Amino acid sequence: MFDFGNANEGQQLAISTVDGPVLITAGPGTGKTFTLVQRAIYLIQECGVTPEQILMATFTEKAAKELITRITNELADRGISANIRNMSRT
Ligand SMILES: Nc1ncnc2c1ncn2[C@@H]1O[C@H](COP(=O)(O)OP(=O)(O)OP(=O)(O)O)[C@@H](O)[C@H]1O
Repeated sequence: MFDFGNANEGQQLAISTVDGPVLITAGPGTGKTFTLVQRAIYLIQECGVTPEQILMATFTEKAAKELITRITNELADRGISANIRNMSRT
């Protein structure tokens, strides 16, 4: 059973809906990044998707680094080792 942590009902739905696209709209600081990170973890842990099969795009280097940190930490907490890389525009 996947550990959704603090995720609320809507977040849990966004995290675990893997059959087709999901659009998340929410205000600042409401947990969009949290939900996105958990969604990646869910795909890896529950759906057999490898980290190499997941591409995440964001607008700034800072946001990309934040995502990498959060995903790496979350995977480590769950005992999963993976190489998460940044593919930035140079
Ligand atoms: N359901 C929840 N219960 C408690 N805390 C939560 C929940 N969802 C997210 N959080 C926490 O709220 C904080 C803000 O979440 P997050 O950074 O994901 O928001 P965001 O919408 O991506 O923010 P921003 O608009 O600034 O990019 C984080 O500390 C996150 O762990």
